[in-house]
Amino acid sequence: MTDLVPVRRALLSVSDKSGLVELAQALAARGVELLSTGGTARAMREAGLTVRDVSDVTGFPEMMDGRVKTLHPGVHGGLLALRDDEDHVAAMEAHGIGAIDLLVVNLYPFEAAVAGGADYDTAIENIDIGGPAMIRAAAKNHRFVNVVTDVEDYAALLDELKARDGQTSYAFRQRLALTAYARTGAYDAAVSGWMADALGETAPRRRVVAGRLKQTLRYGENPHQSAAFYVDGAARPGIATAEQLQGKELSYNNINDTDAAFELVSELAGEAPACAIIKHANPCGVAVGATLADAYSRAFDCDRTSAFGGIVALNRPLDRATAAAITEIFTEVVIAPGADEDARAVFAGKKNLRLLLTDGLADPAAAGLALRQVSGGLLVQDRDTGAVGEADLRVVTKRQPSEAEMRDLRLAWTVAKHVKSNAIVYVKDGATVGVGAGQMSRVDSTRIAARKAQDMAEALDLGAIPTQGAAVASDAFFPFPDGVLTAAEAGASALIQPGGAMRDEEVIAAADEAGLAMVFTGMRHFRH
Ligand SMILES: NC(=O)c1ncn([C@@H]2O[C@H](COP(=O)(O)O)[C@@H](O)[C@H]2O)c1NC=O
Repeated sequence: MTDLVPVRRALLSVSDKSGLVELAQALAARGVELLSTGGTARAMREAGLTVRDVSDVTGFPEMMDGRVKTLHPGVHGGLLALRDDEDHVAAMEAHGIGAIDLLVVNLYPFEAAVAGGADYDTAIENIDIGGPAMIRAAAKNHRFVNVVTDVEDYAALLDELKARDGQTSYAFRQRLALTAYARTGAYDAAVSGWMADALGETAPRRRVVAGRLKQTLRYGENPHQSAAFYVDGAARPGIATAEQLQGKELSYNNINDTDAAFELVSELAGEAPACAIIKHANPCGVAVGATLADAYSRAFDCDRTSAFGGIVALNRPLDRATAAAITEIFTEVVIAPGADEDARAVFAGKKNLRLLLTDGLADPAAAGLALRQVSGGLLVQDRDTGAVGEADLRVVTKRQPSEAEMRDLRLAWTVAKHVKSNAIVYVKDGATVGVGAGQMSRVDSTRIAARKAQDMAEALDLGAIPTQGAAVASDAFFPFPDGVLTAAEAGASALIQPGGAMRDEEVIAAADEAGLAMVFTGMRHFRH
């Protein structure tokens, strides 16, 4: 097995020119001959380096707006030839092909062009052809050839060359090849995903998804599972793009729960200051308030027991009063679109508390895909961007909800969208007072939510029953009147649900009988 291989000749062809000159200078200092394409060669020459043009090697000028530059046996032969195969060596000699030991390529910025709203033709011109062809050739021949596709690997390459006196090890080249194939794979995933969107194809024959490693994780959902976090490069504010200001490294469960918390609070962008507290991906308290601290305190009062060790998401920058209130109990993560100096100072005393800052809130209406793995497959659907407007709401009972009830119904509905099914949410005066999540029966969720509200009222010595006069949301229709009756027994005065059950008439009659106001949304929000 060929292990150490000297690097004598390199081909550099990069769109992202950061770090290029420093790399090329270091290679030149080692006596490596530099070959390059148009703009890359220009940048190196401007820095005083001696560079040979690829067109000199191919005998053809770069042509067709750069569509054809390196697609030539003079280049691909130099990348693909097996140096220990007599026939390959003879072919190189016969055709005057020089071996290329190092390929440094990064691709036309297709992903960035598309993210920036490029039109169809511009996107097409941003599809790199020669770059991926060379990357795949060099990666295939990693027994002899080094292929660098990320600027962040330049330093490791130079370290390797330094440590091995101008040579690289087989293991090193293997790792580079792995990265290279993942890069071309991700690139084509971006291109095919874009084409599927452009053609309105929701179910293309093959669906490719790609991600870039953001961090390795200590473990997965449980300590015996290994795990890592990959991001798709989208600019959406949230867990993938947030800046962690302080605190311990995020865990797998932190990432999952923080995502749920931030996506929920982002739905309350247009509201007063709002807070969502999440445990195990379900909200255990959501509230709006006069101030952020008020919102936090009212969310906390929904279920103080579950909020311990929870994730807190805010729809406004964290301020001192809210920071002080949060630090009174153990909290895993706080995520917010900013934090003022006073708040940062309060958190500085809690070294382990993770503080994540985002660039604004996420747009709940932004289209995208939601993926879920099942055994042997991938379920793909649109993100749940569904939202109901005034015109969609239909009061089906004799009694109309009051304005205050309608406000609470809308908040309860929004929260229910983010609760695992079967979801039942009681809201009173802009704060959840009971959440029933993840039950197999809807009536159980209704009972559990009311029971939890009752328990909290007793623990806090509130006197009044918090579900009295509450608005209740159900993520899907009540199939029977029992859920409605349970909510009515708990004192609820208004209900919101999709409607559409076979027994809607019975359910509406039960609501009328109990004097409830009930609104149908015509939209369901299952979440599993
Ligand atoms: N067509 C080709 O033969 C070709 N060969 C290399 N490229 C790309 O051209 C870019 C570098 O171009 P320049 O050196 O002119 O800035 C790199 O992103 C590289 O991947 C090509 N461009 C597109 O396919």
